[in-house]
Amino acid sequence: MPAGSADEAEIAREQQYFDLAWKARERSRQSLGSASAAVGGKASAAVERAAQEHLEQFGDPDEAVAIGRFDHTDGWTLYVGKRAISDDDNEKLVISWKAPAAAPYFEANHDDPLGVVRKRTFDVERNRVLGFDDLVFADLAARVEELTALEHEGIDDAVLRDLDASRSGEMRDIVQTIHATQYELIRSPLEQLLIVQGGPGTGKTVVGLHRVSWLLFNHSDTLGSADVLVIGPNPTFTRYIRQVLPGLGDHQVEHRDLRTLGPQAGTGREETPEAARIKGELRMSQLLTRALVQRVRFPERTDRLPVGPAGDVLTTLARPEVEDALTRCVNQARSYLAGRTAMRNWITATVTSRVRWGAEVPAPAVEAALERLWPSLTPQQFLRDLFGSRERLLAAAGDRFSVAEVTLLFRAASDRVSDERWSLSDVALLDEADTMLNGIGSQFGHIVLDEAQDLSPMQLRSVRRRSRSGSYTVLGDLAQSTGPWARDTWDDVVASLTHRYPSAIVPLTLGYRVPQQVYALAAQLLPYSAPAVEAPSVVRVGPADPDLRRVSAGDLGAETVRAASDYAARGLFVGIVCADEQRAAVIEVLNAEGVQYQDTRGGALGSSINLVGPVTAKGLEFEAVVVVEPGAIVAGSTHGLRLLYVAYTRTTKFLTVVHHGPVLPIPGQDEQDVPDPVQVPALQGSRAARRPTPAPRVAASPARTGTVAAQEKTDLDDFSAEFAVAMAARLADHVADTAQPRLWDAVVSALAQELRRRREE
Ligand SMILES: Nc1ncnc2c1ncn2[C@@H]1O[C@H](COP(=O)(O)OP(=O)(O)OP(=O)(O)O)[C@@H](O)[C@H]1O
Repeated sequence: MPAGSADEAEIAREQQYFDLAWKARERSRQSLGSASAAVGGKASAAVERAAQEHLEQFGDPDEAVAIGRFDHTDGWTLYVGKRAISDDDNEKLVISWKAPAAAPYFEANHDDPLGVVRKRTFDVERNRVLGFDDLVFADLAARVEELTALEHEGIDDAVLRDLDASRSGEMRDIVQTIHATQYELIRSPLEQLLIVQGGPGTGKTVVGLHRVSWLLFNHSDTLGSADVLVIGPNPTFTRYIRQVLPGLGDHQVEHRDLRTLGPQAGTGREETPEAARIKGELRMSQLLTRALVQRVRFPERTDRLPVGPAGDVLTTLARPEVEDALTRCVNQARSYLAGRTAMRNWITATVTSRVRWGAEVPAPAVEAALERLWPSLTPQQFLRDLFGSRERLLAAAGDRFSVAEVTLLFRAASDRVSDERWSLSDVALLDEADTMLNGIGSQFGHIVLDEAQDLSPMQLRSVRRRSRSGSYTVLGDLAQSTGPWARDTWDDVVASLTHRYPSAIVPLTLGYRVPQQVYALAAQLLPYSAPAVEAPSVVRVGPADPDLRRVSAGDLGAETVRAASDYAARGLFVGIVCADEQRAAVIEVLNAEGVQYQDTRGGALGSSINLVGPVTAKGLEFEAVVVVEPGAIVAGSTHGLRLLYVAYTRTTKFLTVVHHGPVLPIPGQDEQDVPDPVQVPALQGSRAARRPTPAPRVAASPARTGTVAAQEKTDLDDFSAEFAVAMAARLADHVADTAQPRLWDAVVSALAQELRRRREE
């Protein structure tokens, strides 16, 4: 029953229930508030925080108590809301959408109503019931042959109403209209690497966030909200999504973006795609390991290391005994820092045992000696020293990198470490270095990784080490995969992230965001940019066809600002998507005409007009989008057509393309500037060819077993092995310098014997 034409008496009855539940909720809120006030200053900070969190669970006092209800064949009815509400006798008036009992609300369909007679979705303003939409499953079953494709898919008016609602710079929850296929992903098991592959606007992000909330509710015994990490591509995206989980009652979940997935460092360094590509390769991990091992060494051109006053024989250490200790410390160390500590202890103990009984070995002297053997390093110092020295790079690269590759890695070091600027791909290397230096940091019970299609192996490794056991929700779209690590399959992501649990790749196939007319334009790129990817089926028709405005090259900026200002004047939330090449021209006109706008390079979205680059546009959405000169977007990247596909799919309503060159700059079709219409799968209005809801395809990949400990061990083994090779080279130099070749074999076997004896001791 469409909202508005619903029986007034029925609306009034529902309102009574809403009022009843609202009063119960507010009574609970008040009594909890007074209880914490009574404890007052006596409560510890932790108790107060817990009470505050509990209070926050009630949500906003204006929030509607329920999103919907369902009536069961057995005669009972359950109201479903964002949070549970009980009356004074502890009887549930509303159940949480996350409770298992709420599952039929989301899962019932005409094929399998699951005992549900009717599903009712409320149209509310605050806690006032304006109307409702009813799905009566017996009716649907009776006219199954006449159902529209939308009805078949379970897309009702409530969904369409929600999609038409205005947008802002913050993503909203979709609790009321979660689709059955989305719900299946939201509630699928915690213990897996779940990859959700879906076209633009199919709800990947929103599903990933609701899944976090659902998992926290249903696995509260093993998973706390501080135990979950959500990783997005950049700060603008993180700001866009960060209110969703608190709105669902989960306040402690950590949000990070790729720039902050490592030790704190000033980012913003630009680099070539070639350098970014090399820095993303896994062999960089070995290069860093070797480079770090090479920092641990006995000083050159001396065989004695003083640890006290110069000339004091008792406090001077000999090269062989020190190198022996270095080897031992490296072999046993879990990290560079731990090895350094062990070495410090050895120096102190060795010197103490030699000086007069009871004498103290001065700590500064030990520290100075240690620094010569095993320098203290921060990740930033280590990488700056490495990238700033061709010799260090070549020594660490060995024969695994060509000279040309090493040249790509080299850059002049800044005078001070704090002045060094880091690129996005450097962050993963800093993180790697941090782990080698200080050991593995915080780990999480569940990680959501969004826009995962672009990550390099080193970035994936950085994500993986934050996972305690291999429980992830990975979200992405191969058709939007761009940048130096653009990929066409999820295979390497599965291989990089899997540890304890199995993996599954599940598609989302309904496109919610992009209207049919706009998607018809964008979809023409797919056969050229990502032929293996299936286009989503769009769920609605938009208010207008794309507005294609051809102008002279000199007018691109002015026409863009005109189009954006017109949209903004209509109260729409606007995004201007343009390549760097056009940015200056657009900014010049925006400033000249005094148009207020937000440059998203600052890391946030404004409330009206936003200027955004095509890469940063990933994951974002606007009510109206102005795409500037498609050819420049395509030319600016090796996967430029995919980037243009991203740009064309950011709108929920209107799209204007301001262009001088072609609208679809497809190779071989340069002259075409006004594209022919294309058929895209659309559900709106089409009559039903009986089509069951597609069962998610689950591609199980072979589960790799292993534990975090096993992984750490591998890393440390690498470190130790590299150290052993370096130490052997040093010992060999020493032997070659001091013994005749005919004695070498004897020295080696004597050395092995000596080491065995010491180990037994
Ligand atoms: N079941 C639903 N009901 C209502 N709105 C929905 C539903 N699913 C998704 N949406 C809306 O569709 C839009 C796109 O969702 P989302 O950003 O999660 O898609 P995405 O697949 O991550 O897109 P992209 O590939 O561009 O990152 C959002 O406005 C979201 O609220």
